[in-house]
Amino acid sequence: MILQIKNLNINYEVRNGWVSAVQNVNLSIKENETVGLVGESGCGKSTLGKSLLKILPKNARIDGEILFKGENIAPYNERQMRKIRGKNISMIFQDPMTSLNPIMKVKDLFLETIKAHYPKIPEDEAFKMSAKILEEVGIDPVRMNEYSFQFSGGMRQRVMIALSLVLKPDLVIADEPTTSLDVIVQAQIMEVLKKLKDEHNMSMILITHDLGVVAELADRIGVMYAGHLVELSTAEKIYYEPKHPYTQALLKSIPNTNIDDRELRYIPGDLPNLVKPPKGCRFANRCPYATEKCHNEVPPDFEVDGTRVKCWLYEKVKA
Ligand SMILES: Nc1ncnc2c1ncn2[C@@H]1O[C@H](COP(=O)(O)OP(=O)(O)OP(=O)(O)O)[C@@H](O)[C@H]1O
Repeated sequence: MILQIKNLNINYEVRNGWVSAVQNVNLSIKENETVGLVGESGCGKSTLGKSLLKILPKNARIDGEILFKGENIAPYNERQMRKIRGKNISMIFQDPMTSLNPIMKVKDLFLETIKAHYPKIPEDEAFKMSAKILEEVGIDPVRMNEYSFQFSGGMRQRVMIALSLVLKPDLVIADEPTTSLDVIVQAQIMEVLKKLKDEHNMSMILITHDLGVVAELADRIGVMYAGHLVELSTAEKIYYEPKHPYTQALLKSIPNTNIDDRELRYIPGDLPNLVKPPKGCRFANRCPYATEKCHNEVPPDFEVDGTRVKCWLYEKVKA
């Protein structure tokens, strides 16, 4: 196992209390495995992703264990985390425009990243490493002399990917890597990620609100709702045998261009207030099958048919 997340709870302190952004999440990721984390905006996907690198804002409190290659990094301080970030675990952000320093040439961005971990590396060797990975993401290394603002959105995201992978991390967290791009460029970037993931033998957590985006890439998919990981299974099972009523609703909400099913495209109701989260299942107020028990008790994780599902409907179903 490259990563084991155990009983992870993340709360943000706000003026009127604490936002329960992630509650009791358990998730393991194997070597060379890609796990997609999906769910609508505000469900806690980014909070979970950022907690693995400890880049959460100051008002966040993390409880639980984050075992990276068996070692609990949850209590690590900033100095210890700096040794891991980029080299062992790295992150591809949503918007490369804000995450790539525009006043630095691309080659200096690489140099800075590489030198942070290998301060004595000769510059020509660092440039060789950078050129190789840039080629792999489809960018002519000559462009290292340019500034990131001189690149198109898709090309900038390729630079970002190359920068995240130059030190060959074991685990990459890609947080909505294609959201700001148009559909064609999105597909190209997903292709690049797919190719690199296989060639570099890395594990990946792919965070997205779009179930369609993870289809090609993810071995397993975790569905999040209001801070809970409500379903976890292989990509096939999530698509063809979704168990949790929220996953079912999410699948129906994927726009289908063949049929006019507009009424299926959204899930009625809102995410609950996470400062005062519901007592029971967090999806109960939007769930067509909710019973009194659902409103009153948080369901445990049930194992059904190789799928993990957090829903009382499966209480009596044999695994
Ligand atoms: N700095 C913060 N302070 C207080 N609450 C926060 C903070 N950041 C996020 N939250 C809250 O935590 C919850 C989870 O947010 P998070 O950004 O992780 O969700 P998400 O699924 O990644 O959504 P998005 O795709 O919109 O980023 C939300 O209720 C959000 O309002």
